[in-house]
Amino acid sequence: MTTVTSKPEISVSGLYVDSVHKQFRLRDGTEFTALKNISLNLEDNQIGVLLGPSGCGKSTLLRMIAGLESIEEGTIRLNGRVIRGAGADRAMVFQSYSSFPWLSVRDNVAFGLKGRGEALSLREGVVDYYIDAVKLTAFANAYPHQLSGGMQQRVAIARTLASNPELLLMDEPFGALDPETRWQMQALLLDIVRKEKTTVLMVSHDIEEALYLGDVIFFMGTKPGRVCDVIRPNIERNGQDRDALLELDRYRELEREIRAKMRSQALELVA
Ligand SMILES: Nc1ncnc2c1ncn2[C@@H]1O[C@H](COP(=O)(O)OP(=O)(O)OP(=O)(O)O)[C@@H](O)[C@H]1O
Repeated sequence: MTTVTSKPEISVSGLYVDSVHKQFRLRDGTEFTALKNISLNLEDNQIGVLLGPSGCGKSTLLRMIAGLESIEEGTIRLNGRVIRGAGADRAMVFQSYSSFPWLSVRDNVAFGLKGRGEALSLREGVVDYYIDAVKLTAFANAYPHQLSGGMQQRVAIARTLASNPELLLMDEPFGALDPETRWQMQALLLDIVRKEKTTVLMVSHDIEEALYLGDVIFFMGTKPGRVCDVIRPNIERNGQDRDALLELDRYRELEREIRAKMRSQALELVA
């Protein structure tokens, strides 16, 4: 593990968060510091995980990167450009399945492309490709209410990937799924992201998910929200059976370390 003592080097490609602070004004007029001096760098084609206890500011940071929350202090750059509000270069997948209920799977996935005015033939090819990637070809004409939670989340992932974002942001995308479906979805995401060479930043408070998916884990602490550690698991996942992966010494050692950090953060919260 690397204790964060200095800012990461600026790289032109990828995501670069530099000295970001976030304060909220509460109802009684007092200011609450949700994020303090956040600096991090996520390289292209990597999966980054924001991991930390409840309330440490994971979703707030993700929303700032998405442009859904204002940035008053600090700078966020994506591939060299300063982020100022929402943009087509970023797409977000939420925990709740955010498909359009009145559109079929096919039309949901096509939605992002229509907005960009792609030619029809090209659009159809892209839509079919992503429906296939999330293994929903047999359900292309079904409507969201006819699908399970996991399938609906696959629609949301296909729709965001089809819009070809430079950065895919995911806020606990599998949090509402049962463990078995969650594992399947994680494996599917890993597979798609490797093939598509997508850059992903996701929020999780699940250590196993972070270690399974993350090329880099930004471990966050509370009071105020900050990045405490940058962890690069360096676990060889290619072709690894999941259960075998969980038995690796490296995996178990990291899991133990992170669990201890989680516990000490939880103690600070109640102190
Ligand atoms: N609009 C807001 N106004 C005031 N406080 C807010 C606002 N949004 C978030 N907060 C506070 O900022 C802190 C960080 O919230 P955030 O949702 O980002 O945490 P989190 O790490 O994602 O938590 P969880 O894992 O429980 O979802 C919390 O204390 C929360 O109450």
